[in-house]
Amino acid sequence: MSNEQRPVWHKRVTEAISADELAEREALWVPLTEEVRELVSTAILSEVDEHAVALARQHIRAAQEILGTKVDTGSFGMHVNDEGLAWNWGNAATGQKNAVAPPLCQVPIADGVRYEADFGAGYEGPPGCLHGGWIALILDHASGRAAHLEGNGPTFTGTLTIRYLQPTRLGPAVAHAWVETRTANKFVVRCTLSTEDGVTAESEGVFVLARWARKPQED
Ligand SMILES: CCCCCCCC(=O)SCCNC(=O)CCNC(=O)[C@H](O)C(C)(C)COP(=O)(O)OP(=O)(O)OC[C@H]1O[C@@H](n2cnc3c(N)ncnc32)[C@H](O)[C@@H]1OP(=O)(O)O
Repeated sequence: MSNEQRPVWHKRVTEAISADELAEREALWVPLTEEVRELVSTAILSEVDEHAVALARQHIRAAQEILGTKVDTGSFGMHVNDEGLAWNWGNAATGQKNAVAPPLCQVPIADGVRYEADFGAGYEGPPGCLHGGWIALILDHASGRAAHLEGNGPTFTGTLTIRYLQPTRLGPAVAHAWVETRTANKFVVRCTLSTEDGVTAESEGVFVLARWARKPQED
């Protein structure tokens, strides 16, 4: 894919960094992401008094000032090195630097893609249950990932149809996505989300390898 083909919104940053250095950088930032995510959950559930809230806000502002002394602008985008590594750590579903992203953990399986997560207070919709918007994001991302692996390129959600079968209780959940059928540039992907109650939501989606990302012979 050439830069000329890439749309203007596709932020891409090339970095001179080795795989080992990247792993070190990941080990530096992931704990911060986890702590910020924990902070969100604690803030929701905390019942401390006004003095403790004021003190916590001071510390949070101080942390923000420290992190803000050197920042990029806009979004994280897609970073790449010349060894073919690519990392999009701002991604809203799985970005290593994105505490807003749910704590999805990809588990290798032979048939498609599996993500596991333990959803806490920050993901609540109906009382005690996972918000339907988060369910859509998880189904969308797992399906997109399954298409991406099979298509070996960036597949975009064209259409996603979801059936919410029963409330998804907060706690451990598993998403499983697999490609049902495919043509050269189009993938029909099915996905389920399950908890200890069984399958709580299922989806069928059409994922398309975008025209601008195809090799000439694939168009
Ligand atoms: C590893 C990371 C996983 C990430 C997963 C996350 C997925 C996301 O959230 S992506 C963000 C949400 N989606 C978007 O923003 C997509 C916006 N739409 C687009 O960019 C384009 O319309 C796009 C890419 C879907 C299709 O455009 P284009 O590449 O021009 O497709 P085009 O060549 O016309 O069509 C190719 C095939 O797809 C079909 N198709 C096109 N659009 C759609 C659609 N919306 N729904 C269903 N089928 C479609 C066409 O009918 C055609 O089928 P066939 O080959 O059988 O004739």
